[in-house]
Amino acid sequence: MALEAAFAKMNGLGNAIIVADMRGRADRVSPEAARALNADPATRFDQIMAIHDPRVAGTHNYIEILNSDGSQAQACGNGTRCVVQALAAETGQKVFTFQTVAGILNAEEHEDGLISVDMGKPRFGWQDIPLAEEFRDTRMIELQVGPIDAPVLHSPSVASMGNPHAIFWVEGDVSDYDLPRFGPLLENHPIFPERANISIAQVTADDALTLRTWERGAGLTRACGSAACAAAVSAARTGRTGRHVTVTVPGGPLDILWREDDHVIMTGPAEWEFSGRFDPASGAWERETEGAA
Ligand SMILES: N[C@@H](CCC[C@H](N)C(=O)O)C(=O)O
Repeated sequence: MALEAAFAKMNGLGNAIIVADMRGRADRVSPEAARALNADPATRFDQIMAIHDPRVAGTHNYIEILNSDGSQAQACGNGTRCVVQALAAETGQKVFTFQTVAGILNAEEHEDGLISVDMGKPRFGWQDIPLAEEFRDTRMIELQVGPIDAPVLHSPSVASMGNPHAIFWVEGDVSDYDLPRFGPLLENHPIFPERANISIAQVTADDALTLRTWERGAGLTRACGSAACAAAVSAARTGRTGRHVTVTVPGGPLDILWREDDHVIMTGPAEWEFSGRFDPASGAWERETEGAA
């Protein structure tokens, strides 16, 4: 069996990413391959970012995103930074335009190595999230977990960055909440017909919040870039913060700017770990380099 596609194991603030080079190929990374790669501790990941040849004029590549359960995702902020770093190292190019299911994304690697991604415009309509029933005000919807008379989490804001997010606001430390228990219940709640990424957020200043996320299709991760964007715009639209914030996730800080033109700009690092080759159909793989220094 030819392991004919290259990949790089990377991370974005600890969000485990596999960047798969599918350029020049007509096939796709299969959900079975994703689940097989995730089952191997050496290649366990949160998302696969599959780089394909461009499909529309004016873009460098089409990027397909798979979660570790094999489901397709529309957006992945941390993964997009990893793609930029990998392509910049290969080509010397610093500015990129990608097509994703969520739309056209522009991205740039800066001189200091940080990478900015224009994650596009947030969507707040209940049908855009999507929700299974109408909510006129998505800054706070009726959803809770825990005892009816004393809910543990309640009244989340919901937003889409091309993928669905619910953000529960808490006063205390986000690590004090049993997200591994509540996350899957909420991810699969019938109010979310496409499931949802579930975050707990604590506002710590007018320009800062901390965040912890149970990701749709991937579970508890050390960082979720699109969740950081969804939390930042939700904090601003509920009057909790301004439009330029630092969102600190377990893996570190992300800079999120909700521009006056409604675009959300996320800036943060990416890290290469090791490279290899794999079979996009089965997920069989072999390492080609040792790990990052
Ligand atoms: N970790 C990603 C989000 C990946 C997709 C998400 N799990 C979903 O299914 O929507 C990020 O950094 O945005």
